[in-house]
Amino acid sequence: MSAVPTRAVPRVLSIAGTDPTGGAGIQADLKSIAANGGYGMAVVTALVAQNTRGVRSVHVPPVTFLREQLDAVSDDVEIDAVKIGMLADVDVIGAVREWLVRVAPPVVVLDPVMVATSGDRLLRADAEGALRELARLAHVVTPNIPELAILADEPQATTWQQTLDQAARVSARLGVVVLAKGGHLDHDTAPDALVDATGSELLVTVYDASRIETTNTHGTGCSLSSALATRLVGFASPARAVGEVKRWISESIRAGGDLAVGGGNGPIHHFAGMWQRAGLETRPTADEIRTEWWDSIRTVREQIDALPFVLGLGDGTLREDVFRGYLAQDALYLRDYARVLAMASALAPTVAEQAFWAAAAEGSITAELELHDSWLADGAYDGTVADDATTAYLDHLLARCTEGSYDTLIAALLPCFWLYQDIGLRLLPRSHDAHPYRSWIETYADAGIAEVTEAAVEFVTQAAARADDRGREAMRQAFVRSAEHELAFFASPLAKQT
Ligand SMILES: Nc1ncnc2c1ncn2[C@@H]1O[C@H](COP(=O)(O)OP(=O)(O)OP(=O)(O)O)[C@@H](O)[C@H]1O
Ligand SMILES: Cc1ncc(COP(=O)(O)O)c(N)n1
Repeated sequence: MSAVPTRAVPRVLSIAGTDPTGGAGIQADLKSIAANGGYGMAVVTALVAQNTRGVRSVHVPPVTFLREQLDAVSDDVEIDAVKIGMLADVDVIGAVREWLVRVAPPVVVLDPVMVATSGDRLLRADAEGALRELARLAHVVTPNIPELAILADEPQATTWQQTLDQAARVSARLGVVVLAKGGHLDHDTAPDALVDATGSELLVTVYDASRIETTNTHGTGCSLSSALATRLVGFASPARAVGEVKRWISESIRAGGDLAVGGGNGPIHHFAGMWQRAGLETRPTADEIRTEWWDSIRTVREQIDALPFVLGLGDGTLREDVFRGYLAQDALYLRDYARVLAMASALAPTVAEQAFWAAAAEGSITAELELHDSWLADGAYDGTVADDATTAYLDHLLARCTEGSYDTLIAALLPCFWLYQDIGLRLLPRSHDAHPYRSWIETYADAGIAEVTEAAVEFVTQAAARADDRGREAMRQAFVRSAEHELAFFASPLAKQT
C-alpha cells in the first residue's frame, strides 16, 4: 500500500488477551494494525503470564470491567474494524457478544483462539459452543485446522481438500466468511483459503505461500487476523485484502529471526518490510528547508549586497557602459538558462511543475529579447561572448541537466529566482522617477515575480522534503553553488574594469 492519507487511517480495536513478551495477543495486534496502516486500540480480555516458551498463568479480570473498557472505547471513538482474539471463557464471550450486537462495528474479524502454539489452553473447553455462536456475529473468522474442526463441530481435517470442504460447511452454517489456514498441515507450502458460502454460490480463493523454515511463529494467527481487520476497511474486495495480508505476514515471519526475542517460539517481525522499504529517518518540512537554505547563503547574500556593482545599481551611480556590459552577459545567460528550465519541465514529475518550468523558460527567453530591444538595441554589444563568470554558472547548470536528477536541477535553478526577487525588493525603496536603473529594479520587485518566485521556492522545498538525506544534501549543494555563481556574476562587470 502506498502512503495512507491521514483521514483514511482505519481505527481498529483489538479485543484480546495479553502477551508481556509482545509476540502474541494485543501487543502483536497493535503492531500488526500499525504495520498495515491502521490506528490500533486494545481492550484486554485476559492477562496472560506467558513468554515464547509457554503460558504460566491466566488472570481474567471481572467481566464488569471488560464491559467498562468496551464502552469507554465505543462511547468515544468511531470504530472502523474490530479484531477479536482470546476470550477465555463463557462470561467474556457473553459480554463481547452483547457489546457487538449493540455497537455493530462495520468490520468484525474473529480469530477463534483456543490453544496456544505451546499447547496451553486459552479458552475453556466449555466455552467452545458459545464461541461457535459468537462467530455468527463476525464477518470473517480465521481458524487454523484444529479450530476449524471445533467451529464445524466435526473431526479435524487431515487434507487441504477436507479443510476447504469443512470451511465451506462452517461458512454456510454460521453465515460467516472463513479464512482457513493451512499452516498446521504437513506440507511444504503454507496455503490459506478464503471460503465464502454465505451467498448463492460458493466462492473459494486460495493463497499459496511457500512454508518458511522457522520457529518464529508465535502470534502468527493474532497478527494475521488483526492485519486483515485493518486491511478490510480500505479494500472493497476481501480477496485482495487477504492477498496483501498474506504477503505481509510471509515477509514478517521470514524476518522474525532478526529480533532474537526469547528462547522458544519467537515473534514475527511486524515492521521488517516497512523499515526496509521506508527506513527510520525523519525528514524536515518544506518550511524548515526554506529557512535553512536561505540561512546557508546568508554570507553570499551579504557579499552580493556589498558589491560596488550592486551598490552602484542601488544608488544609480553605476556607469551605464558597465551596466550594459552586465546586461549583455545576462542576455547570454538567459538564453541557456531558458534551455535548463525547459529541461526541468521535461523531467517534472507532475503536470503543475511541468507547466511551471515551461512557463519560466518562456519568460526567460522573453526577458532576453526585451533586453535586446531596450538597453542593447543599438547593437553595440552584439557579438559579446560569455565571460568566465557566465560560462562557469552555465556550466554548473548544464552539468546538473546532464546528471538528469530533477531535484538537483531545480535546486540549482532556484537562486536565480530567489536572489533577484530579493535584491529587487530591497533596492525598490531607493528607486525614483529619475533613477537610471528604475526599470531594472521595478522588474524584479514586481508582484508577478514575487508570485513566480514563491511557486519556485515551494516546488523546490517540497521536493527536498520528499527526498532522502543524501538527495536533499545534493540539492542543497547545487542551490548553494548557484548562489555563489550569482555572486561571481554580479562581481564580474566591475572586476573586468579594474
Ligand atoms: N512456517 C510458515 N511459513 C509461512 N507461513 C506461515 C508459516 N506458519 C504460519 N504461516 C502463516 O501464518 C498465518 C497464521 O497461520 P497459523 O496456521 O500459524 O495460525 P494459527 O495457528 O492460528 O497461529 P498461532 O500460532 O498464532 O496460533 C497463516 O497465513 C499461515 O499460512
Ligand atoms: C493472549 C494470546 N492470544 C493468542 C495467543 C495465540 O498465539 P500463539 O498460538 O501463536 O501462541 C497467545 N499465545 N496469547
